[in-house]
Amino acid sequence: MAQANNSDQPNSAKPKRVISLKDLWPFLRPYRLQLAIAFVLLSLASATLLLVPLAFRDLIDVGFGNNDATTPAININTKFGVLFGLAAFWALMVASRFYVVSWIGERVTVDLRSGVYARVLRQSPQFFETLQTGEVLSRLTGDTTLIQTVVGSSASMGLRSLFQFTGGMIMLAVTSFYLFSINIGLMICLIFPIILIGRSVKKLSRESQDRIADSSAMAGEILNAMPTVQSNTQETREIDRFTQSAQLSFLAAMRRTKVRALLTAVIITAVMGTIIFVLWLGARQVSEGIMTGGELASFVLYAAMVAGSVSTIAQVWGDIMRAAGATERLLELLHAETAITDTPTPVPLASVSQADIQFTDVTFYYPSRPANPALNNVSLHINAGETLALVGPSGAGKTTIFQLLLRFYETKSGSIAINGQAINEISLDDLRRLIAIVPQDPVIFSANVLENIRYGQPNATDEAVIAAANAAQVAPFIPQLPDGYNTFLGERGTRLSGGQRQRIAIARAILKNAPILLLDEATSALDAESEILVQEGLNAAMQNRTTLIIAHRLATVQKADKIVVMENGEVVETGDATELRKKGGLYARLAELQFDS
Ligand SMILES: Nc1ncnc2c1ncn2[C@@H]1O[C@H](COP(=O)(O)OP(=O)(O)OP(=O)(O)O)[C@@H](O)[C@H]1O
Repeated sequence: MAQANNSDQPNSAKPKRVISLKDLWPFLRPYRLQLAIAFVLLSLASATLLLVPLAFRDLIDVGFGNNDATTPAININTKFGVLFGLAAFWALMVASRFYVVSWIGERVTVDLRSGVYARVLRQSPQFFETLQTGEVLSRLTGDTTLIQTVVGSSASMGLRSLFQFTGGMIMLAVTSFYLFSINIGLMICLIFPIILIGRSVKKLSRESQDRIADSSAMAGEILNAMPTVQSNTQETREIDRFTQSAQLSFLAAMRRTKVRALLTAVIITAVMGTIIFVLWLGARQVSEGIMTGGELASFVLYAAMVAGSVSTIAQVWGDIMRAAGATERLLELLHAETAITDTPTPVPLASVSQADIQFTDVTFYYPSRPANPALNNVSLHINAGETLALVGPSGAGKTTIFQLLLRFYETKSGSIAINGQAINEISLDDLRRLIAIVPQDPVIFSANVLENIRYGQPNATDEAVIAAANAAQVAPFIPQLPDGYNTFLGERGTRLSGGQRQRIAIARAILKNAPILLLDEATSALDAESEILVQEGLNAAMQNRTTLIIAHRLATVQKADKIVVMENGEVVETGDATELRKKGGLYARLAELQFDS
């Protein structure tokens, strides 16, 4: 049950692509103008800040250093006035940059989320067999938030520090080249350990995000299965499992934090050591009269600025490495190739009002079961407007027929054609528009009744929706709902009975008005009245449509124009109910066992 390595599965077959933050560029590109504005604001703010130590130097050397009582007070006032002006301008630049950069961060995150979501929604079912929904959600929220931090703040902090660092270095060189040379020598020694430790932060960060995603995936699965968990009294075990998984993510986060803590310690010690050492040299120079006090003061301010910027850069580097880990995980989703692709030259359908379906020698293996065919040389034909019932024991391959017709999977050999047109030559959208489906356990969305019925036809008028609801026998239970058709049905339609959910699904299929209807009859017993209502709904849905039914009820089977009996992925008998009964084969046995009881 443990999903520890789940996150590695989608890509496990492919060699790992080297992904870096530059893959984010396509998401930043549309905002080049905003980036340029942020850059200008950043440059202005940094340049202003670099002027401050100069103002201090003058204050000390000309203002305080000069004890001449004749120094006009106005001069000092002006200098302080200028200093305040600089500070105010700096504040304005910093605030504007903060605004613009945060805007870019938020925008890019939203785009990234939508991009990944759009990609995920187009994946074939095979993709979701290996990647849990909780995992996808964790990537969509957690990882994008990390990237937002980097794009929306760290990157600009880093860039500002880089500016400060460069400007500060130049000013240091100008102020005292001797002290500067010593400073730079020491700095170079610092860069390498920072880069090395930063790399391991990236690796550990990915690991930590993976563990968080594992917990989300587990919680997602369990929250979706609460009735099963509670009826089996497994709450304690599930809580333990989650706690263990959360503990693993804690440990992974701590491994990352340890390395970052080490990084911080290395940087602070090195930077402070450098400052103190250079200060010591400077102090000696002042006492020897080589430097003025003001020069040393401005040198110290520049050195502090450079040191501060180095420590920010180190911190930002850690963030960037974390975000690179997150980007990697997101881009895996963004670059995920779907197993089912649209043909580049789709053929338009000859007729979309009726459909004749032909399966010819179809053999198919589920990707996760390459050894056993789920369908073996299956051929079947349904004339336009006819009803074909699929009958057979559990695991015979009935649902697989539906999956292949909807092109959720690709056949291994043989062909499936609608109106003589192979389905892989039609566009996926065209194909799926031809098919309405009523599944065994229909999905009800957290919306009202009208919206739920309208799901496949979002533009349908209320009148059309209500007409479909009438035909599908939804109307009789509407008065029982508090707000009639506007009643909110709750997450996964938990506020409806099984029979009511089915009738909504039937109404949805009727409204879609597709020429093909796929019907997976519910095996669960409905009470007699519901059964009759559902059946009436189905009869309405089947009218003038080519219908394929996975049949579990005698009434349905008997009404079918043709029955195909399947076993172990093969068609074993074909005929109508009377013929097959007479034959005394699998159908006759199943009919005796299932339908007559
Ligand atoms: N996604 C999947 N991956 C791998 N194997 C699958 C998958 N779905 C179904 N199978 C296998 O394929 C075979 C046919 O399954 P299918 O769902 O078509 O049977 P069925 O006739 O519809 O059964 P039931 O009446 O119980 O729904 C079964 O052995 C099943 O275990």
